[in-house]
Amino acid sequence: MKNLLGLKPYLLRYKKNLWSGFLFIILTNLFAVIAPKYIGLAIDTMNRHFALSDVLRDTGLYFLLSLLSGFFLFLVRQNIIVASRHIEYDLKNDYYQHLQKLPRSFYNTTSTGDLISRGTNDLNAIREFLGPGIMYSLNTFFRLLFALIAMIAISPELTLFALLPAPLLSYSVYKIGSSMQKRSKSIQESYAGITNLVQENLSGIRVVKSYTRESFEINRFECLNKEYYRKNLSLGKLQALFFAFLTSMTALSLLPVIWVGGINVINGSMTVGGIAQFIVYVSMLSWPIISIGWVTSIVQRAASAQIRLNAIFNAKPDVAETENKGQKEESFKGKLSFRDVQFHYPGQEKNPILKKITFDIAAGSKVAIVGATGSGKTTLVNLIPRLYETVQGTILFDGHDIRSLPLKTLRELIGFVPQVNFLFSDTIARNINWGSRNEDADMVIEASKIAMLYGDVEEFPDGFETMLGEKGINLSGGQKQRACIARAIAWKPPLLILDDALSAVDTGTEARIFEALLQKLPETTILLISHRISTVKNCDRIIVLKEGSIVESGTHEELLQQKTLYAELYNQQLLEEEIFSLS
Ligand SMILES: Nc1ncnc2c1ncn2[C@@H]1O[C@H](COP(=O)(O)OP(=O)(O)OP(=O)(O)O)[C@@H](O)[C@H]1O
Repeated sequence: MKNLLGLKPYLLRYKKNLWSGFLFIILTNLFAVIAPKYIGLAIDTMNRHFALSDVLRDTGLYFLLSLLSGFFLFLVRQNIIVASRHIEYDLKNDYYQHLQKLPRSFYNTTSTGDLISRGTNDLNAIREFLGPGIMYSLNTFFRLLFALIAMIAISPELTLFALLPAPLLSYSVYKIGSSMQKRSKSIQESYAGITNLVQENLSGIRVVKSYTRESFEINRFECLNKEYYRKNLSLGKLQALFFAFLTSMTALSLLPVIWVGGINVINGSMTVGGIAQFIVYVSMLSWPIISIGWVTSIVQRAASAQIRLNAIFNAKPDVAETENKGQKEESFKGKLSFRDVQFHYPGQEKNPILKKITFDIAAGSKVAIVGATGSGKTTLVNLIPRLYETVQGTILFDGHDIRSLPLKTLRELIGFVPQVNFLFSDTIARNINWGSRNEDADMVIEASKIAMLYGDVEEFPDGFETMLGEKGINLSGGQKQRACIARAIAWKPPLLILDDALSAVDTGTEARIFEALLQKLPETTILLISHRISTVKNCDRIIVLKEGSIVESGTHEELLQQKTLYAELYNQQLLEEEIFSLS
């Protein structure tokens, strides 16, 4: 239960609704419990002498009180259920906002399906607790309280008989409730597994199809689905037994009431109306008693959902937002310096990826990073926008330690085109505009011209308004990459990082796009990772990485003269090109 304390701030936010709901619950139950008194009176009137006016008065009052009880019940729902919907809305927003702030390392270890399941299934369990859970708990409490007061007023002895099965009921509710909690927790975990599998399968559906692994995937789904189905059946069976048991127990509690009450009526210590009223109360108690079990399972389900949500809410962004030091964005030029930077991935101290990296890149210069696959190029550029934190050493942007800059400011200074690109299901224009802060059509055109995408888009019937399918499925690999470059340029950032961003276009196009970038963005510092010497040779400087260390650095000509690793790469690519042209 203590896990649910995390919901306190949300409950306080809607305390007006909740307090009103609380008041209306008292009123609805008060009227509901007073109403049966007039059934008893009507029966007793009929027993003594039949006066239609008296019967009409009593039944009229019964009807009026029931109507009032119904009206206040409506207000209860309007306040408590509505508050629960507000809280659900706030929680969903907070959950999504929190997910946006979590670091990349968090997503390395958490699956998307699991996050979706927590944001839907678990949040729904919380809402059920906040709405029906709170409402039925309070309702049960006041219904029991008022009905018991009324019953004791009629006959304390009969009340005692009516409550005989109560200890057994409470104990069974507790035992079966705990078992239900275990089963629902396990169901929630299974559901998360299914969501994850479906999410992953649909994202990779093209790979599944090209490898004709549909039946393998169907089997995997069926296995998980069967497990989920079995767990649900087992919970359903328990619930069915639980409700059947409770219903028969409450029906059973009527037997001593009729037996002892009947004797009381025969010996004249009770009226027929009195026992009729009493029986109405006993039946009135059956739903609250049954709902104890239901509410117990709602609370338990919510408690385990809250544990799962807390695990996400407690995950902290590992890059602390630092205070804005008053540095204006326009004053940044794009000078970049690495000072003795060392890095290893979290928990992999024995596997250093970057070792004592030191270099300076002047503002506006174009620098390439080359090296064999796995040499640490991507890792190096990921440190600049602080997607990962350096383990040792400092990275400076225009002389400022990047850790002293607000994260938002730092990231807005960088146009980043990662190796694996991603486009949203939206128009091409909005995809290019996405990172920008305005809806400037000229800027979209300018950026797409520099990225050499403009000609392609002009050919599309809807031009920049062409809707992209999921992840830009209706664009070619090269078009997708160029759209991502256009998006990064549209920011007009002082630093542009291209991480193998043109691998899907041919060598000639890559060189032409890079030429355009050099010409059109003379003031932008460009850090380029590419395996193609034909592209990097035009850079002001080339840094060669080997196993996480800088082994060479200089212009294309300088490096060729050194006749070491870069020259080897160059000669190898020349040879490959010659073989290709001969074939
Ligand atoms: N998230 C990660 N967790 C642990 N190790 C990682 C992670 N990402 C990369 N690595 C490891 O770090 C090393 C450097 O990877 P990196 O992606 O930086 O190389 P790269 O030079 O960019 O390679 P490529 O040219 O193939 O893109 C590799 O050995 C890789 O296995």
